[in-house]
Amino acid sequence: MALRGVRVLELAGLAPSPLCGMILADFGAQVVRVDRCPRSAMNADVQGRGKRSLALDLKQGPGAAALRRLCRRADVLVEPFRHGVMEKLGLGPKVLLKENPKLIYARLTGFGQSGKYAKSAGHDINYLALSGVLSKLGRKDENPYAPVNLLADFAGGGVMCAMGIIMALYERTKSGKGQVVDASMVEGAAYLSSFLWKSQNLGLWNRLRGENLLDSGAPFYETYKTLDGKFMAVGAIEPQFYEQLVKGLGLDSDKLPNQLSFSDWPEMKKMFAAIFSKKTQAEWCRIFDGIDACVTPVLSLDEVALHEHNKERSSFIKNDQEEISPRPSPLLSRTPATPSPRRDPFIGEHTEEILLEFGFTKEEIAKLHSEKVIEFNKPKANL
Ligand SMILES: C[C@H](CCC[C@@H](C)[C@H]1CC[C@H]2[C@@H]3[C@H](O)C[C@@H]4C[C@H](O)CC[C@]4(C)[C@H]3C[C@H](O)[C@]12C)C(=O)SCCNC(=O)CCNC(=O)[C@H](O)C(C)(C)COP(=O)(O)OP(=O)(O)OC[C@H]1O[C@@H](n2cnc3c(N)ncnc32)[C@H](O)[C@@H]1OP(=O)(O)O
Repeated sequence: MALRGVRVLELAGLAPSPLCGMILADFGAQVVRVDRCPRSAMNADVQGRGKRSLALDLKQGPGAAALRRLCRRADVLVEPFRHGVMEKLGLGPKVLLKENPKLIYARLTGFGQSGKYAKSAGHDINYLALSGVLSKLGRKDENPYAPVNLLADFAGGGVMCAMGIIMALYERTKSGKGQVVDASMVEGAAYLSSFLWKSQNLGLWNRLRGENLLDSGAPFYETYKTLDGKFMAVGAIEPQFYEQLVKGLGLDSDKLPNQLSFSDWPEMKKMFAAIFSKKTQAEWCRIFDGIDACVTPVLSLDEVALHEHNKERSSFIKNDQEEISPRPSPLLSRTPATPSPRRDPFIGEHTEEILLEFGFTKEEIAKLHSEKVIEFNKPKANL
């Protein structure tokens, strides 16, 4: 796998850093999640695939010292706390990079390492708001709307941070040096949406929110409810695809207003909606599958793995607990990701084996354990 041999320490965080760590693990890195100690009753990381867990109390001196020692042998550290937390623990980049100049120190935060909000709490919706992107999302006459926590947390945060880490790893092969990756979700979300900025001169966004081509303004870029309460997604932008859409709906384009007549869009939408509501999703699929109208069913999470196209590509996988999830993407032809089929780790499940691997002696481990700096959590064998 592409990242085989890369040693990652991921300090446990909320949603974005676990995704970052899971991407690295899926593509072959050895990822150790450093969980809090004393551990909470439940494991909040649902993206722990392929990781091992070490429960370590960083607030105790010997705990922070243990992390420093682990970092001396690691390639990457991912930390998800607001600016200043790591410095307060004596684990800031100055300290750790001095001890291991090859370390890639990735800081995945909402607001970045500097600026007025660097020490403020926040969540996806706040980062998206500050990036400008949220102002563009939502339907006409409605408040801006954050689409789950996908854009800032995961796309602008977890994925961007993983990309930064991989670039830093590549650069290190030439310079031999590590560096700090300052991944701010505000900036990640903004960067991700560069198209919004770069396309402003094309007139794509001249109208109010929800009245433009790609923001639910256009009748040919919309979702429509079907007879059975499901939905179809329509993305027929180019005239040749639009023509196929119109045909599939049983309409005659000569009798319709011009595709780009903005003032007719609201009425066109009503017309399309009325037509879509007359057939079931399966019936619409039979009409649109195989023609280039850019019309697809809106599938639920329960349905995606069963869809013929996704089945043919094995786009969704099952782990040994029979849980379905998306296969890592993209597909690399020679060295594809091979995601672990095992369940996510329990907090502290691998504490001892990880410390041994990183050079701690049995005696040192026993001392840390007796001082309650680390915890073990061996799952009971199924008898
Ligand atoms: C919209 C999303 C958030 C969605 C999250 C949901 C997925 C989860 C939210 C609630 C969860 C549920 C809930 O917890 C109840 C159940 C619990 C159960 O265990 C599991 C099931 C649950 C139902 C659970 C399920 C899900 O997990 C939830 C529904 C986001 O936007 S996420 C993005 C958030 N932002 C960032 O990550 C940016 C950077 N980080 C921050 O800004 C802050 O960390 C943040 C997020 C604002 C939190 O601030 P907080 O004050 O709590 O932390 P920090 O200031 O960063 O400091 C961390 C302190 O912890 C100490 N520490 C860290 N590691 C250790 C350690 N190993 N040992 C000891 N101490 C440690 C560290 O020293 C800091 O201490 P101080 O505060 O004293 O300095």
